[in-house]
Amino acid sequence: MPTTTDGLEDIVATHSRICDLDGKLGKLTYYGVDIHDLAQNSSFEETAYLLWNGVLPTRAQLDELKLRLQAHRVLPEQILELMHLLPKTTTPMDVLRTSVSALSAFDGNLTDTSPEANHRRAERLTAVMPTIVAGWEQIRHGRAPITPLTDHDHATNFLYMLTGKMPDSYTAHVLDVALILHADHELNASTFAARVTAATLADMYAAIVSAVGTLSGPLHGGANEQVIRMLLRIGELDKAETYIKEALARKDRIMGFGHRVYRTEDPRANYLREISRELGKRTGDSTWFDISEVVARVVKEQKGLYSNVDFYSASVYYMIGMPIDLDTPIFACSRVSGWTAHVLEQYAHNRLIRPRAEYEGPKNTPYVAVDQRG
Ligand SMILES: CC(=O)SCCNC(=O)CCNC(=O)[C@H](O)C(C)(C)COP(=O)(O)OP(=O)(O)OC[C@H]1O[C@@H](n2cnc3c(N)ncnc32)[C@H](O)[C@@H]1OP(=O)(O)O
Ligand SMILES: O=C([O-])CC(=O)C(=O)O
Repeated sequence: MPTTTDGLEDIVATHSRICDLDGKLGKLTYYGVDIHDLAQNSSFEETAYLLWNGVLPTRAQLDELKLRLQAHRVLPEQILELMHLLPKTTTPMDVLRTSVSALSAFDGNLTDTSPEANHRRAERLTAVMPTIVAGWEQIRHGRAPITPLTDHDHATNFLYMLTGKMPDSYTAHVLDVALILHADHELNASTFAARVTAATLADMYAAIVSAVGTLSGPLHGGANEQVIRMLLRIGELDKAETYIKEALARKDRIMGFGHRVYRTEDPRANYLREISRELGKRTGDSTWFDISEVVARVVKEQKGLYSNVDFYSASVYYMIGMPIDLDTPIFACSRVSGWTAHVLEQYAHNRLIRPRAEYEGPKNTPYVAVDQRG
């Protein structure tokens, strides 16, 4: 039987200045700036600057960062060739993990482990990950990857590379806000994985490969894809209540609900719920929002659980036309800003992360020669 220690629940494993999370109050800040202020006023680029530098940028610093991110969107040709060699059925998260790993070969100078070089890597990885995700979307459908724009913001360019069309300003705003809301979340599993890898003084690519792999699981970032699959299975509003009650009676986990830290509503879910509601109105089809609302009510009534960031983001991404299996890669394209911020912090104050396990196995087991084993 797992115990709370198995999941390191409430164990303080490091010190960090980046993200403050109050699970009782449902309050989330990045370097003290409230997530609501960021969602309402900031951009993904500005939020990433905050995570990497600890302060909001001046106008000039923000403009310079945007130019650097735009310049680093292009993928090495060899990575695109590598992606062409993968079976078309490879999941986008596996393609992302593999491509990030391969990017280390094109770093130019991996021996430079200065803070400045790692800061540049953080920017480059954040700039290029959408190009990988969008490139795979084209390649797996037999189309040529779309060359990134060099003069638009991160969210607009991401949508353009995914669809080949310039998005309308509201859709670009929706993705931008979603990217802000997902950017960091203290010592979540993928960030912890990145920090454990970085703490061995492995390079930043290795740390981000660990993080992408960790995010992919359905108990973490992979839940958003499972949420929309569930909403589609439910299909009609009047089936939602029964579907959830039956699932709970079978002791199924309802994806997009529950959280290790929040004991109240996740402030990001609240924000995404309003975007989902608005998208329902704008598209003239509120089915996915309406079903989500019933699911949320029933899970709260039956289990006392609140929705997390993965719940309403699922219907939001669906309504802006995202292919379902890109939900978690989109999350990764945001969270890479937080992962890299934590890796920079880990390198700056490093100590190997190596906890202990309480041994529960047999003792004094005799070694029996192979031919004498029964
Ligand atoms: C970006 C993110 O990573 S946000 C989280 C995304 N993940 C999901 O949405 C997956 C669904 N949620 C879950 O599985 C969990 O709530 C987690 C993994 C997020 C957190 O779980 P933990 O803090 O480890 O709680 P734990 O797994 O111990 O569950 C405690 C109890 O609540 C129940 N529970 C927790 N979440 C759910 C859920 N979503 N649906 C149904 N029951 C749940 C468990 O079955 C367990 O019940 P029991 O005590 O009767 O066995
Ligand atoms: O913090 C966690 O455990 C999960 C996570 O990444 C998030 O909620 O954004």
